[in-house]
Amino acid sequence: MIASMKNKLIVSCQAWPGTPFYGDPRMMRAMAESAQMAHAGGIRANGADDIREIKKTVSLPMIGIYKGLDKRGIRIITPDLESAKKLVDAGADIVAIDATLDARTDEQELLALIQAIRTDLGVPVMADISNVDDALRAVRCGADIVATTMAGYTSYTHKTEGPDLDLIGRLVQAVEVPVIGEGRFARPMEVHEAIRVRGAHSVVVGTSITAPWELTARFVRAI
Ligand SMILES: CC(=O)N[C@H](C=O)[C@@H](O)[C@H](O)[C@H](O)COP(=O)(O)O
Repeated sequence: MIASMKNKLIVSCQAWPGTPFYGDPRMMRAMAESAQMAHAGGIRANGADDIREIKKTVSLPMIGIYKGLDKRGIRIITPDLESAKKLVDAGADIVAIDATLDARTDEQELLALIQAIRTDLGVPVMADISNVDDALRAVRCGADIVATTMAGYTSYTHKTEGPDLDLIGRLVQAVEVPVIGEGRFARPMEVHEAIRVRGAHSVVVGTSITAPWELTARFVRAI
């Protein structure tokens, strides 16, 4: 499953509250079908309803996330085993979790969650990290993939204007597991650089493919 995504584009199909696509899983199914038509190599989707709907017509590997609250009431990607199980039951082939120090300060808790997803649910874990230290900790805990999803979104990282390509290069040197680039990819050349120059296994693009209101706003801002 992970090997099949090598050198491929993964499209993040997520509907956000307050946008026209929210509330009807068929919307994200259409996005995922569009990605499949264009020969993307995988889908990342949020929540059991969207995953179940997308799986009806899209055969690409599915990375599932659940944007929910943890027990402190903080918004976090896939807070616990229960939310991970819902994703796998709906058809997720891989579960992504927030593996940053901000979200999971206790390494033992991170270890327990990763191990439970891998052994109890039987799927690989993609660790969404923000820097090399997060990645090393996630790999120690058994993560199968690390992704730069959270770079620039933790209290201890700086948000680069585009994707954090330097971080991708450093991760490739630092860990043995596949490194996926994710976050703020806006141009095809950035995806090319991440994979062909920096050594990323694959790249996830969300906003710049599946958020037409943001794409429209970029043109409007240019006038
Ligand atoms: C930080 C966080 O919560 N990222 C989320 C993770 O699933 C999504 O909001 C992003 O859209 C996704 O990572 C893809 O990135 P971009 O939309 O920049 O291409």
